[in-house]
Amino acid sequence: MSIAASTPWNNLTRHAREIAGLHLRDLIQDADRCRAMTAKAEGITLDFSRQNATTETFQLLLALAEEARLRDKIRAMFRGDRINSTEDRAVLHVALRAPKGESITLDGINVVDEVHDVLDKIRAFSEKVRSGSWTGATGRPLTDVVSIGIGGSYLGPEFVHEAFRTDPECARSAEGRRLRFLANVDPIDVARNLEGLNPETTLVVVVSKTFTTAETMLNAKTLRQWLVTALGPDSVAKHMVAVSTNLEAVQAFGIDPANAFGFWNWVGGRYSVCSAVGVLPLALQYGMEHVGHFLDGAHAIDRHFLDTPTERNIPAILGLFGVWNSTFLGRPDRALLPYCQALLKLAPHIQQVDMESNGKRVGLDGQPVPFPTGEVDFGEPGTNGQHSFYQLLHQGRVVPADFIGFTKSQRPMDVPGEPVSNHDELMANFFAQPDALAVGKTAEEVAAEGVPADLVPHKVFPGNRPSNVLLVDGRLTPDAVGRILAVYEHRTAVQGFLWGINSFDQWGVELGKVLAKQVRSQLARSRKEGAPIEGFNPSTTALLKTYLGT
Ligand SMILES: O=P(O)(O)OC[C@H]1O[C@H](O)[C@H](O)[C@@H](O)[C@@H]1O
Repeated sequence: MSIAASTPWNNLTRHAREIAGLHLRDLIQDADRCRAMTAKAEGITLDFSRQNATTETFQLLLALAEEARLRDKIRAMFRGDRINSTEDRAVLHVALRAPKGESITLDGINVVDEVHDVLDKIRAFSEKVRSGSWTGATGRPLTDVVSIGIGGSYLGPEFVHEAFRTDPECARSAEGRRLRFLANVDPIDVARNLEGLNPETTLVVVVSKTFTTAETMLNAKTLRQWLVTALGPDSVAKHMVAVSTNLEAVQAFGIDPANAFGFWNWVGGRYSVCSAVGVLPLALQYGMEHVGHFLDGAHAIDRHFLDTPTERNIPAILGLFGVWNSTFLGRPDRALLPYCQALLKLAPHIQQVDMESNGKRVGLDGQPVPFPTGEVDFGEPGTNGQHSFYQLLHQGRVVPADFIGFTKSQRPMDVPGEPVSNHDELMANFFAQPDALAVGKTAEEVAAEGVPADLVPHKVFPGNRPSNVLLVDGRLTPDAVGRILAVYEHRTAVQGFLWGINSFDQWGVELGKVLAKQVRSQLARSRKEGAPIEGFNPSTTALLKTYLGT
């Protein structure tokens, strides 16, 4: 039976109509409601009192979680059940950050031991590179790293790199080193990456779970050629290493298996940043100690997620209100608004985590789900977003938003004579925006300010726009990066569990790849043999003719 036919679901549908007339302007005045709609754990305060919801809504959502057997599904994931049923795989990214000595058994093997074997190998290798004892083909230390990968083999590592970059301790550890990411198959991305790099001092890390992704393979060949042209064919052994689950393909490419760092098919690409995918490039740049704190932070949220009852469980609450907003209130979008410049790549990363996971049309049973799943995630750091798309958030469509802020800055600054510190200035905006969205401004209030009657409607803010506020204790440390990552990974899983879909496959990206193959072989034949364009619809045929100039 679809969850949409259950009593808790129907109760929520009815309840959404019943409370449609309530306004956040009034709801947020209730101190008891505010207390009931705040959760604190692992240094994170989640205030969800600005949701279009009452405490009864929350209770009804908790009943939905019961109906969907949310706690059982979370336990099944942590246990290593093959919950990715369409690929017959376990979903065990939580094992990637489990401490040494813990045990998660899959097919008779303790995967935590395997994880730590790879972490130890990364520690040893990254220390050799960082200390200069591992040198390039001409005997020079390798100070620069280009990490080649796309999708899950890129977005998470770049997000964490950007988040670490301005942390004072991480910055000290990274002195004299550079880390870059080459993702797009666009040759412009190659050119940008290689700007100012010397092959003699560059290490290339090829990151690909499958080691078959077209973009990554072409970029890997492109950089192999760059190295070989400058340093000769033997340089590959010193200048190229790989991260993959497909170690045979790594070897076939010409990378020494001793310089390959493995992971496993129970790690989804978009959940792989805590595997060698993220750990290797990050350890090369910052050293293993900082990366260890990041893994510990993610693990702390894993424990919280597994052990805490739903009503106090931060990822679960975020997921429940995600479903409330998108499915019951019909709001298909969601903004991620970190008031922290170092989180500038949070939204692009969570975009993949969430949209690739939950953009599905059928349930686990293969039947079309009778409601839309997934949301359109986007975002920018505040305050930049305020001067860009917030206009629409305030007076256009209703877009549920998450505001993420910190009690301290990575880089505290004070300008003499200014009323507040630079971080307080940032945070003044952080606290103001959720209320502006929730409370709005009525026509009477606008008129009372002496605004001419014809301008009044233009200056009205309807308010009643929902948001979550996540306030993190302290500054954005590696540990906090890990906690934020895990909160959002698990939010996505919660929504998939509630909807009854498989959040861990991604068949929807395949069709485009197949069609690209057909275009690729047409381009090769037309360019090399002058072959006519065949087998495409009239529109694509005409476009290809224009492209080829034929
Ligand atoms: O790591 P790779 O095997 O190269 O895959 C890279 C990416 O490509 C695929 O198309 C998937 O949609 C992503 O989930 C994946 O992260």
